[in-house]
Amino acid sequence: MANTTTDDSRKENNQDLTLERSNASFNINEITEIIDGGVDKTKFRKEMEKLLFDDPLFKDFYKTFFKTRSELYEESIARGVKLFSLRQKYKWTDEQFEVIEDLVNHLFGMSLHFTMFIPSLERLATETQKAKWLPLATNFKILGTYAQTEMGHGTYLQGLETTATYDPVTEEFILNTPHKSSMKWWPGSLGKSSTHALVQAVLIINGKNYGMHPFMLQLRSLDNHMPLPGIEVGDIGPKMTVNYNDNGFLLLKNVRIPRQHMLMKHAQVSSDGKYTSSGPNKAIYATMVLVRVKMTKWVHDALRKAITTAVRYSAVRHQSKMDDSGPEPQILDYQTQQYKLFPVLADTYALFFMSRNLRRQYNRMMEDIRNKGSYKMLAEIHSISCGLKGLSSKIGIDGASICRTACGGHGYLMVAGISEVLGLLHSVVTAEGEYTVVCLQTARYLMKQIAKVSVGEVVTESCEYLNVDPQSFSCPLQTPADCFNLTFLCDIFRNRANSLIRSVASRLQIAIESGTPQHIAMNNNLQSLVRVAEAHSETIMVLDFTAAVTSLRTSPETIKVLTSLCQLHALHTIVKHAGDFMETESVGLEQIKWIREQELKLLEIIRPNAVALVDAFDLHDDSLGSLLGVYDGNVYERLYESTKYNPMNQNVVHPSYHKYLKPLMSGEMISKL
Ligand SMILES: CC/C=C\C/C=C\C/C=C\C/C=C\CCC(=O)SCCNC(=O)CCNC(=O)[C@H](O)C(C)(C)COP(=O)(O)OP(=O)(O)OC[C@H]1O[C@@H](n2cnc3c(N)ncnc32)[C@H](O)[C@@H]1OP(=O)(O)O
Ligand SMILES: Cc1cc2nc3c(=O)[nH]c(=O)nc-3n(C[C@H](O)[C@H](O)[C@H](O)COP(=O)(O)OP(=O)(O)OC[C@H]3O[C@@H](n4cnc5c(N)ncnc54)[C@H](O)[C@@H]3O)c2cc1C
Repeated sequence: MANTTTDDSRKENNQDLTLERSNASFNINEITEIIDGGVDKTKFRKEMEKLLFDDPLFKDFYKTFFKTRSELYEESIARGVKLFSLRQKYKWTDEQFEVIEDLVNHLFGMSLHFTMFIPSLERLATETQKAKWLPLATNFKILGTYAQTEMGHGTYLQGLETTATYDPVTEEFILNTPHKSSMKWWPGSLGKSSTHALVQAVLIINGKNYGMHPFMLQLRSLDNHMPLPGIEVGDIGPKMTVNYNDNGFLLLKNVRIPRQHMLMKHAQVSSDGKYTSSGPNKAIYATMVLVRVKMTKWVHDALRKAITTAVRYSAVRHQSKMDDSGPEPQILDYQTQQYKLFPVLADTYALFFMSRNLRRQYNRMMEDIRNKGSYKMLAEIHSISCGLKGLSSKIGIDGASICRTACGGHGYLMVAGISEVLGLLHSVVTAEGEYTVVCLQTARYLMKQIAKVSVGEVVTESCEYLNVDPQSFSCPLQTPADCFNLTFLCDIFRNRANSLIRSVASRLQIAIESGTPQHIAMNNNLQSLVRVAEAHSETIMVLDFTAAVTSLRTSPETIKVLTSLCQLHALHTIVKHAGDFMETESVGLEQIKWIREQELKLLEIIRPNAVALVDAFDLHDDSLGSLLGVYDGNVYERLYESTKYNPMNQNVVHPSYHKYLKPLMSGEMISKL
């Protein structure tokens, strides 16, 4: 059935893709609208695609791969400025701007201004401070970043060394980065762009350390962009990816700022140096929770680009023979190719439904905070978002790596677009809380919840399955067909997480009761704690996907195809962690055999709809950023065309021939030695 993407410049479609599309059993527009969030939102996205991709600044993403770092930075600033101006002109909401961010692959300068700087002001500043700074920030009179991580510490925030020492005589804070390890290192858009930074620093009053607090710091002159006195700032250098971004360093030497520049919503310092606080002490970590929630959606956005590329390419690529007398098959027809790609496709959909639910929960928490001043949900949302940010980034990296290798040699080209996606995903696994560290935050919460169960206290919704005694569980899979029963699969996931959590909790308790110091007992169980966080997060993903497909109000064909993906996501996750599921007696050996067989059946079921299922993401070619994944499937033509933009091909004979190769070949070089 017809794809809704229209691009007049498209040539005739590759015949394989045309056939694949005509074979689809469902209307792809139904899924597109679910993913966009409704018909109006699909319409908005398409209007934005037209607006952006008619502009050469945003077109032909793949050309960025031929640019130097400085060119990339400059272009990203031009893009940022254009987007910010359009945002102002059309009065885009935050939600609409998030759609734009995805369309342009986050490739624009100053992205932290809206991702962290303004949200930090909204969450950490008093009403008076907001009235002063928010209009400046939203009208781009100041451009800001979030400067927390230091050379010496990113994870352990209690170890931060940047100081803000209060001077009651002048009613100022004096900011210093006393050692090399204290310099801020990593903040996005800090190196060359930002005029201001939200600096997290240790508050010191009368020699007493009050821990990390947020301060508003002007970095550069608003007239000539020069750093202000006492401030040294620059770019930290080339990275694995996001090289358009000027991630920066910042050294501070006795930089004085007014007392009112401490963001004082949750903690206050009076003019005579009295410290007071209100709200939970982790409220100053609020922006990190928001970004972790957003990142789960970013991973979906990124992975759908990789899987769209790999599935479409696998439909147009023919290689080898299954049968000597037949034609070379599409590589998508090999069972091994399907086993690589379809679980990734299923994960991509799972990530969508999970991130949608997480965002809804986050929004509910924010409403509670705003309307009732209640932080009741904070600990649970922090725990869930940590685990899901970690898990999604892992799924993203694993999935995009599979997509890259599934595209063979061409997948290794930058213009295939998958390496770029993979690089972005590598930033997500580390930024905003390193993988292990965030998983351990989730595990810490789970240990507290299971302790509550043991004393009969009520646990939060995400942990309700802990109320069941695993001893009472018996595997519900009685026949191979039961492996498709989502209710059974959900129970299996719940039991595996429940058993693992209880078993680590009991090991910790025994160790501590037998005299092992708590920190040693914890360290001896860290790996198991990460494992329970993963099990809990995987359970949430399966439950969210199941809840979504069982409550869809759409055609039976669409429900059927999404249900198959949900089944595959669950079954493949069980196979990946078969050891865990068997160890916890959530399934037996016989069931694992059935599950493997049923996984293969699902590959056959999904195969006719594979291309339609990636088309349903409805990615514009300029957003996809891949010459292998183009909608029309004319891959080889595009690859050849791309060589014309390659600076290496601008001279038929490269100058190095005259400088080096010719002297070698003529013997001139050797005779000079
Ligand atoms: C596909 C990709 C597309 C695009 C990509 C584009 C661009 C590149 C990508 C990314 C760039 C964007 C953004 C990145 C920006 C950053 O990285 S900003 C820096 C982020 N830094 C971190 O995340 C630091 C991680 N560390 C921490 O969060 C904390 O230090 C810690 C949680 C590990 C420990 O905190 P401490 O205060 O030291 O520990 P504690 O005293 O033991 O306290 C723990 C208790 O506090 C609770 N808690 C911790 N955090 C929070 C929170 N955020 N909210 C609520 N509660 C929190 C925790 O639960 C404990 O509570 P208890 O009741 O158990 O005591
Ligand atoms: C692309 C990118 C963009 C970024 N943007 C920003 C930004 O805008 N602003 C900003 O302030 N920061 C930013 N950061 C910094 C980022 O938040 C930190 O790098 C991240 O939080 C990880 O901290 P770290 O570098 O100190 O890692 P480390 O903590 O040094 O991690 C190294 C290893 O130590 C392990 N480890 C550390 N602590 C523990 C523990 N308690 N238990 C078990 N293992 C542990 C980790 O698991 C990891 O294996 C960015 C980073 C990147 C890569």
